[in-house]
Amino acid sequence: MSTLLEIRGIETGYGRIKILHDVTLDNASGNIGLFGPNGHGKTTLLRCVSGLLRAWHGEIRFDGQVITNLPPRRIVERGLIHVSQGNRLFPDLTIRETLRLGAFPRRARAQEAQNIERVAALFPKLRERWSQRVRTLSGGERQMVSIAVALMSEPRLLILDEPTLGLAPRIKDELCDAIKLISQAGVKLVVVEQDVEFLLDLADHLYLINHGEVAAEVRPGDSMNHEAIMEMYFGRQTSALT
Ligand SMILES: Nc1ncnc2c1ncn2[C@@H]1O[C@H](COP(=O)(O)OP(=O)(O)OP(=O)(O)O)[C@@H](O)[C@H]1O
Repeated sequence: MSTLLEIRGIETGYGRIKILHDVTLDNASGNIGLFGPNGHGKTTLLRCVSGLLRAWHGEIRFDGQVITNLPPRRIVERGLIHVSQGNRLFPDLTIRETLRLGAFPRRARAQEAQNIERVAALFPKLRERWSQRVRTLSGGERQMVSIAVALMSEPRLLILDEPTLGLAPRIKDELCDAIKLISQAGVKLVVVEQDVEFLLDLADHLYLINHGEVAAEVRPGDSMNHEAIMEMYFGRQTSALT
């Protein structure tokens, strides 16, 4: 598995408050899963990767090229797309209008019609509501639109920040299935998620972020199970390996 995203020695924060301390995701091949307690820096790391927050120190590479502190638009154009927590969408646009906004990178514009068909196949629920305004959608449907609009720009790497947060079990399962299909279609993923079962299913490389540091990691090939991950999470042991 190739390493699409490399993160080395990242330090950053807000104002004078340092949140991340020397975060390195070493040889993180395949899909990356991040988990850990609330408020310990997972979103901050994602924002730094996608250029929304300046790195104070360290280096981020995407497909071998340094992208540290590039403007977010330049990072998007390279194929790295960040779906933020809480699906920030324009409430008065319809689903179709929202999807068309996602096709703004030059390479995606020519493929707009095919990509609309592709996301419609992935999220049949959305196709039924093509002309419905975003503000009238359920939370789960909005999350689907958020991911669908990201797919319209043909990402090579998709960052998902707690995609299943607050969703009821049935719609959550639907969303998880769609995310797995996205991965099977060749899009690499970086996912922050509290549902460790889902992460174990999806991610090749898992990192526990605690107090702004990588507190533990699970590499591809390591044997791991839910119980061991939970112990790692709650501090009864430092390794998830069985
Ligand atoms: N814009 C901001 N300005 C100041 N402090 C911030 C800002 N955003 C986040 N923080 C602080 O940074 C710390 C890490 O927050 P972050 O959102 O990265 O954590 P997280 O691990 O993603 O948590 P959660 O799982 O709840 O999303 C928190 O103490 C938070 O209060």
